Amino acid sequence: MEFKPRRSALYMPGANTRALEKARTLPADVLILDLEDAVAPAQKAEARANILTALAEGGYGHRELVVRVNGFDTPWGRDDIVAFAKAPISALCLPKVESAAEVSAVVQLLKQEQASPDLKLWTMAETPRGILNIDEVAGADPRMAAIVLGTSDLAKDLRTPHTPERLGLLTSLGMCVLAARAHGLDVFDGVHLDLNDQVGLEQACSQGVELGFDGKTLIHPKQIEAANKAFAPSAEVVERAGRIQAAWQEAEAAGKGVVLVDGRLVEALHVEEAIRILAIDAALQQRD
Ligand SMILES: CC(C)(COP(=O)(O)OP(=O)(O)OC[C@H]1O[C@@H](n2cnc3c(N)ncnc32)[C@H](O)[C@@H]1OP(=O)(O)O)[C@@H](O)C(=O)NCCC(=O)NCCSC(=O)C[C@H](O)C(=O)O
Ligand SMILES: [Mg+2]
Repeated sequence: MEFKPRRSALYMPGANTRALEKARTLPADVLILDLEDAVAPAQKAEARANILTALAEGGYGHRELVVRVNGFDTPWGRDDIVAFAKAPISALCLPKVESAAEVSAVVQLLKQEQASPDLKLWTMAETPRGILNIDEVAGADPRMAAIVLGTSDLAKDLRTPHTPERLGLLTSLGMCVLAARAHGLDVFDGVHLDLNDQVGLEQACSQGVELGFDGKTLIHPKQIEAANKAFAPSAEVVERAGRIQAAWQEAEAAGKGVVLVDGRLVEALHVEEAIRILAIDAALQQRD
């Protein structure tokens, strides 16, 4: 199994060519090239062309590229999917998904377009119905690779205010993490809207880590560092993971099924997590 660092996922409007250019130098793990809400209807076609040009020019290095298309039920959704079905990207991000049937319709279109099986789907969980159906959406198709929280749309629909504690969102956040883990997907927390609130951003990142998210979606380059720091395994965690793996190998060689590390019981499940942490750390070290 491949573990990719996905600490930070920066949205950038496809209509903003400066942002598409600047992204080549930014330390985000994922770039979400947006055709949906950040692009006005009159600019949709231009934004699509800008993104295709930027992808053809390349230069994004290790950054994972994802295109957020418009909803399938909008005038642009189908054409967006066709335009990017064979593009050099990791995934299409589908907004406001509420059912497995919506995922299947996109999968069918990708099949018609002979898209590579490596082109994955990320779905946005950002409506009450989408949250209630997140289990079926997450398990809809083998192309599914990640769930992305759309906390702006969701907060509006739930009529819950944006507060530091995010109490009104906690049930939805937890349900998405559960569904992601049940189906072996990654899961991204929503955006922090106040660009001048660095302390609040750091708190939201810590809360996201605690809730089990793999990374956070972002709207401005100045938010990347906080997410990269919070969602990376700390040096202490990596060091302990290394000791767990080594102790386990020794125990296995001696025919034992359990072992103690720092006086704490280690079983196969801890080793699994240690291997994931070491793989993420190795990928980050290689990048640096
Ligand atoms: C919010 C912004 C409009 C601010 O843009 P700007 O005024 O240009 O900011 P700065 O002058 O501070 O920018 C400094 C430099 O950084 C570049 N920049 C800014 N933002 C980005 C970006 N997102 N990606 C790449 N580069 C960026 C500027 O070009 C400046 O560069 P330089 O020329 O070298 O000085 C803007 O940040 C923005 O548009 N952000 C993205 C907004 C967006 O995508 N929103 C939609 C996604 S959020 C969402 O919908 C989530 C979900 O659906 C939900 O419901 O929750
Ligand atoms: Mg949204």
